[in-house]
Amino acid sequence: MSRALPSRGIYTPPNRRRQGASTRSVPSQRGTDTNPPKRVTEETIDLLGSIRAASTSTATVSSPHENFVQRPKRQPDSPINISRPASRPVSPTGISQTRFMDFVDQGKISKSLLSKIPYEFCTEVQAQTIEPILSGSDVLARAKTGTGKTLAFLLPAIQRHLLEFNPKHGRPSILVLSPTRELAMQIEKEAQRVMGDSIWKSQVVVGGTNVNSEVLKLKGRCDLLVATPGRLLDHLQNYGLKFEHLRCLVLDEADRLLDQGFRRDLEKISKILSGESPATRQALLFSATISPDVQQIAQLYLSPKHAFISTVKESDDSTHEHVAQEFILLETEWHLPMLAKFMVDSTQKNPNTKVICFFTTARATALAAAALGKLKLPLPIYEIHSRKSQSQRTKATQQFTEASSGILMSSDVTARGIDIPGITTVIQVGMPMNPEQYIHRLGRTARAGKTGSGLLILAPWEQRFLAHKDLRTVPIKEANISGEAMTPSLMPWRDNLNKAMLSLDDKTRCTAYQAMLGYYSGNLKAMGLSQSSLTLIVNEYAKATLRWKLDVTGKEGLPPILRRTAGKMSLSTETKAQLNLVAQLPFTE
Ligand SMILES: Nc1ncnc2c1ncn2[C@@H]1O[C@H](COP(=O)(O)OP(=O)(O)OP(=O)(O)O)[C@@H](O)[C@H]1O
Repeated sequence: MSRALPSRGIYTPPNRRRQGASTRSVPSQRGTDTNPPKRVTEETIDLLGSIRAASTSTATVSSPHENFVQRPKRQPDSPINISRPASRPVSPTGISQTRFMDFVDQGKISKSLLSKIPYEFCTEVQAQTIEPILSGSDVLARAKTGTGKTLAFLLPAIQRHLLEFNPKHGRPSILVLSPTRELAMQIEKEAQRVMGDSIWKSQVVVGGTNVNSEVLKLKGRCDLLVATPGRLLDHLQNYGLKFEHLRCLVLDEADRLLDQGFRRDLEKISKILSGESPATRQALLFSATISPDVQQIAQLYLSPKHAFISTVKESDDSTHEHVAQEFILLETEWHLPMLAKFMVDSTQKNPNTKVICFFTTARATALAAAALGKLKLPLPIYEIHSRKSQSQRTKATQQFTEASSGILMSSDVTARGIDIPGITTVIQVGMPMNPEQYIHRLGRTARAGKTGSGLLILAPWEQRFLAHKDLRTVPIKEANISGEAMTPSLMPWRDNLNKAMLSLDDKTRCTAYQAMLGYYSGNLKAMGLSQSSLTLIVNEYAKATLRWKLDVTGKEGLPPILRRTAGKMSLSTETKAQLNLVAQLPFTE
């Protein structure tokens, strides 16, 4: 705990704080059992209290907007840019003055569809996108998280391509792509609700489920299909799915779908679709974050005359003003103890505490759920990540959605689009992959005008993330309590967690260690770390957090890593020498 951490209690403008935060840090000496942190203060007792206090005080400090950096202006040849109409003021919750009924009165939306909408007023993004979509324009839309983008594309697409065009064939007229299975299922559920008991039918195809039963279902009526890219490609290439009648393609979370992870699948899908469906197909791309790079790639999917609709002002950031966002710098070994304490303290204050806690990897999520699950904590723990079967994932989502309180330990599978009611806080443990991911994860709270808070827990060696240029406009401020001041109150929790760690199986701890090395070695530049300093950090994590064979010293005391796995991480020979490389693991992965 030797690092000097920024001072508490004094408000520092975000830009200055971040300059401080950007200072490259050297991994500090971890506190050990024999070397506990020295100071105990009263403030250590209650982090959530400090978060709340900070959230109320935000209104009294100078506007964070004064630190906003101007975004580049639109290029003269870019598409039609629809800005917020000055005559229609918008409430701070993002609800516009446009009524859904206004569209019915103008004969643009049918009464039968209106009866399925449980709201009187459109959100801002709905007010601005419904009309261009109804008129057939391609649309690229950016609006903050939780502002009703799903209905903004579903409602006009269903009106135009199903109710008005009235196709008789029963094959997909609308295709919606989503980057995650959970989001795909959620969108399809919403589509089903909007279509009600009409003749129009929706279906969903996602990975991790039985493909043959999907094939069978697709033989029935399907006017609107929601899919994840990999499974859709499987249906197109191997199971004869055809899109001869496709009239509308929607990319939800478009920037994620167009980034490296999905780009190849998307290109293949697009190639197959362009050979099959009419050239006049409408394209709708929606997301809360659309960087200039993505906007560039998006042109491939959009007509040159598409409408670019952004309800986020150029000087604004992509998060909500009413979400208090804080970060705390805390050595890794204290992260889980802090979560345990957080769960106890916050439940005492609010029995309906409902938290999503994001981790860097699926293995880190599994480890946290297993270790915290060993403690007697007042909040039920749910767990979701890619190492769970799809039926376990669906069950966890459903149970957490229905629960009035609880904590969902999650990897990024629920980072985007997932709409779970009543989330009071989003906690992010460890550096998110990029600022966009931070924004989308945070967006799981404070949806549809509700309030919420966000807490980012970083190790000191991850603090460079806070200096990322794309976070410049995001008003995340340091928690009122420093990590150093907090650690004494976490000691009892760490003792309990140490015991819990020792009772976990080798596989859970070992794979968390491997995953940590894999995740951070792919992000060295972002942290300003060398491979060998990262290896020291990860090895320290094995000892201080995972309690890996503490009685054994040296290389043999480290969790084993498959030589093959280390090979994929492009580690130097020097780095590999710091690891315990093996040809075979003592358990099956
Ligand atoms: N007009 C409206 N008035 C009030 N609430 C609405 C309205 N339209 C949608 N909602 C509700 O707002 C919540 C968020 O909607 P939705 O999931 O579509 O947001 P989103 O913008 O797609 O979020 P994300 O960026 O996280 O994907 C949902 O619970 C939805 O039912």
